[in-house]
Amino acid sequence: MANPLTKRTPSHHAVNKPRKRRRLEQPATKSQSHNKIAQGKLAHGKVVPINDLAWKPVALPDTLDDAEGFFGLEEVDDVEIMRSGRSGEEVQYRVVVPSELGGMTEVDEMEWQGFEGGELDEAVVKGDTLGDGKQERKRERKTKDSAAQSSKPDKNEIKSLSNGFSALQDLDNEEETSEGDVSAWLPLGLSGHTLAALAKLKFWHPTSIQVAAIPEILAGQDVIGKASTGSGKTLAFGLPIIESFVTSRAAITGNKNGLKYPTALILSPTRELAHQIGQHIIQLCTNLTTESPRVAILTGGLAIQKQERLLAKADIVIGTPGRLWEIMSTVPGSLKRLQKIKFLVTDEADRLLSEGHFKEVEEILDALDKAEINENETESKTSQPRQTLVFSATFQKELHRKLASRSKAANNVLDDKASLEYVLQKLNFRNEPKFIDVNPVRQMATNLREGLMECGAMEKDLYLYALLLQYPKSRTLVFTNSIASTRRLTSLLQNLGLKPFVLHSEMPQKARLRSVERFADPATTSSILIATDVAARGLDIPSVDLIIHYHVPRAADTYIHRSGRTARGELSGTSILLCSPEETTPVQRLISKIHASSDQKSETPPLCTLTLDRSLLHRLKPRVTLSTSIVSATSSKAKISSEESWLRKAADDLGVDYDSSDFAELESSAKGRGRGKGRKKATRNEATTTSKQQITAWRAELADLLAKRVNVGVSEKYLSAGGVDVEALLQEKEERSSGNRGGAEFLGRVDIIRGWE
Ligand SMILES: Nc1ncnc2c1ncn2[C@@H]1O[C@H](COP(=O)(O)OP(=O)(O)OP(=O)(O)O)[C@@H](O)[C@H]1O
Repeated sequence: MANPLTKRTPSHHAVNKPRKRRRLEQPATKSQSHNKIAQGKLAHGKVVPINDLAWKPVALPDTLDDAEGFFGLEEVDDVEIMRSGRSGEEVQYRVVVPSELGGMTEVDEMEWQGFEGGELDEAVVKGDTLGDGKQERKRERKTKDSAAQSSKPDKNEIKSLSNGFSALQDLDNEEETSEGDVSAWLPLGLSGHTLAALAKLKFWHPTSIQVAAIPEILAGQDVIGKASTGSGKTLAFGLPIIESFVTSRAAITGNKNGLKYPTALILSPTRELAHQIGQHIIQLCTNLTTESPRVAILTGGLAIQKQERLLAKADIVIGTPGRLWEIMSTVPGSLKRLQKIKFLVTDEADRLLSEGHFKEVEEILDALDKAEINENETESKTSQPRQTLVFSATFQKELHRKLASRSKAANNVLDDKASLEYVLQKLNFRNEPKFIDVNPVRQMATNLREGLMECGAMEKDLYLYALLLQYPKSRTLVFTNSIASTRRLTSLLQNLGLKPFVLHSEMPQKARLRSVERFADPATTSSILIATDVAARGLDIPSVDLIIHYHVPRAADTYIHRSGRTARGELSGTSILLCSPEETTPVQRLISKIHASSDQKSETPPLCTLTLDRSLLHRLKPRVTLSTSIVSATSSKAKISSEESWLRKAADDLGVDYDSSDFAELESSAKGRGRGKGRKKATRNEATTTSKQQITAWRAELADLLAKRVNVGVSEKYLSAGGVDVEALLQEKEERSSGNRGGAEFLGRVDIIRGWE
């Protein structure tokens, strides 16, 4: 007896009540899968790669109308899908051999309560990013014919479509079917394919920006869309692009030579965001019930040759301006292909269009606008004009205006009218763009809690450490204004026993992507990322709990975007600014301007003034002081050693002997006339005089301090009041009695922060 691919709902369902099962009609090829089983390739209980499963075509019904569009799909029986990781990202496929072949019986299966920590889930189609072949294979499994499915379904059709899709995946659970209603999307005019993909992602309702923008884009309108961070802007432009691909595949197929042109070009200001947009679109396309578009992501830092190959076949191109222009301007034929796009999207548009970043974007736009039509491409003359879509949470002009300056108000976030004028100047729209602002009064995410903590300029390290200890089980993103600071803070916190990841633009691209991936790892709830503003825009990392602005942001839009990395969608989050006394007033002024138009005037102030428990800071200070000394001694040493190796090489080139003292003198007399001579000399002296033994001694002293508990209140004994996490204390005692040293970390939530309303 075959066990159809099953969906197990969260474990409490499966454990408490036996699940009803629905069997798919047995297709003719059942014997093939049994052969594989008999040969031991699919032995019961074996975990196998998805491509090795016994895939077989779904039998077609007698009349094609009954198929509800699901032609050419493949299905698989006798497999359990195990999901692990916090959000179930890791998927494994375990073979369940039918009973007649000696495998698990239906009764066995109903009693089996699953893998610990894992979940069974549905999976009929599979896919991956373009380029590794898997997406190609998936495309083959899907129908080549979309014509019959492109008409817009009504509500009843959608229900049956949903049901048809569910049936293929054995989504036979009543709770699931009632929840799996995507009818809220119907007024937007999307096709059944797209709706089925949304259902697979469990996106039951469109967000406000999606409601407002999608119908306009589908109607051929140019759109400028403004909506707060985390509100689903990517799909607001992504869905119409996918929809256009799905419903008019034939129309966009290229010239008579069979050449295909991309449907859309999406410009992103940062590499990470480009990859994220790509993944987001691929995720949706993977669940389409028809041929899905091929996505090419073109960013710097990765091999250009591979990206050129991807571009040659791509249906949707996502890129950062630098790499895109490099390819467009050098690779023959690429510009011509991109000139045929139907959609041009600028995401984080105010950033892309701002002075200083605009040059390459301008070159790209100019090149796209040049109509190079030759006689072989007559269809270009009749094709629809390109639609321009512009999205951001903010529109502002003077990006680098200093926040801390005493000049009036760096509230450079534009109002609607100014936004429109600004973008109109920069972009060549084909028709009058529709300006959609779904949050005209509120710039910040609804569930965001904002705080400001004043501390001495030299105390920021200490405050940062204390805050990180206060939030031990959080995903925390720390923003600085310089690469040097991200590096220094990373070392400082590593010395203190924390494990921060780092992200800045001077890192190799693969390391950048790895940092984001590890920080976002769903297997852990606690992680720290120290980043420059390269992470401020667009990054959609699930469940970031806390944003710490170690340096105050340089502009209002940066504050909005940094803070927008938390409290995304329905989630809540916290943002804390660390301000020196001179920074406090301008920052407060700035934040109140950002909130000035907010409709929440009568409620609590938008920005709470926070303080930290002084006695705790006092106890933590020796740790931070030691760590700071180690960082400055080791980084000065490293700097001197790299300078010396440069000088040694220069001496070699000149054919003279290298003598470090001669060069030090020469260097100091050359540099010595300027300001800072004394400081530089002192640093060099300090670095050279800080012996290795001294650094080792500091490290030992710090390790000693870290091994001791930090008490949090008035008593040297552990407190039973004041918000101490008693459970954590007890656990700590257990660890100690079992020989585990423990105690290196600050324990639990202790409410050392005062001031939240
Ligand atoms: N209709 C929907 N239902 C549920 N989740 C959605 C929906 N649309 C988008 N999302 C999810 O919401 C999250 C935020 O979306 P997205 O990254 O597009 O936000 P954004 O508005 O572009 O934010 P930012 O301005 O910070 O770039 C993503 O994880 C996305 O998958």
